[in-house]
Amino acid sequence: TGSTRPQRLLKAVQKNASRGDPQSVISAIDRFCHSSEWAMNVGDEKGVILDSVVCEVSPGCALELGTYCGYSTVRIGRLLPPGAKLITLEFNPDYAKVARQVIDFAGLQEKVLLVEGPSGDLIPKMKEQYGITTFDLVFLDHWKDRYLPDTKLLEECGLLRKGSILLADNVICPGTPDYLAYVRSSPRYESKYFKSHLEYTKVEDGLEKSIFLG
Ligand SMILES: O=C(NC/C=C/[C@H]1O[C@@H](n2cnc3c(NCCO)ncnc32)[C@H](O)[C@@H]1O)c1cc(-c2ccc(F)cc2)cc(O)c1O
Ligand SMILES: [Mg+2]
Repeated sequence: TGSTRPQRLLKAVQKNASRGDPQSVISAIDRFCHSSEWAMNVGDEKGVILDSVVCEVSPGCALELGTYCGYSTVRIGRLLPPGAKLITLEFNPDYAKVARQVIDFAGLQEKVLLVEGPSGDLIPKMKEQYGITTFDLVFLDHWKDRYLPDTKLLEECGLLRKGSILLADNVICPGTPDYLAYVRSSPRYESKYFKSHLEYTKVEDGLEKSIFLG
């Protein structure tokens, strides 16, 4: 049986990146996606916007919904302040297996906790099982029709505080219309669109940054 794209992406990291060097892992994945096979990583162009938000927020505690191969996990993890933690949720065991190896190769295993399972089940357990009070930053990049329900779940579970930042990928392509309408119309959010392009293409896409007002 042949290899999967995530497995081929991991091979490219192991071949072209340097162990313990997150930037080299990011570059190896971007090179793989530009020259060999497109993959649904946030990518280098939107990645720079993600980096700037992570640096601005400097989160003590961050959450990522949808790890996939761990590309954005490494982008976020490499910029966390000392002692800060990133929890990333992934329900596909094959993707989780690849992502763990990518995160470990980057040397970020102390800063990143990958939890396997569906976000709908795991979010309600964050306080009790993972000792979380609130998240300073949430990066949404999982199934697009789950952005809104999971945002409401985060609110209901008291996992957002005044000033918590939600950063959502793909609000144009593939698009997250219900989520976008919600954060842009709700008085509880201050929302801003960062225009960019779909990873590794010239197609328009962008990130929506929304501040929870409490
Ligand atoms: O579909 C896209 N992303 C989905 C990511 C899914 C990952 O997240 C995991 N996941 C999903 N739901 C949950 C969940 N909870 C919800 C279910 O219980 N809990 C935990 N993990 C979850 C999956 O297992 C995957 O690892 C996308 C598409 C394009 C695209 C654009 C243009 C094209 F032409 C083609 C594709 C571009 C992008 O940047 C994209 O992010
Ligand atoms: Mg995405």
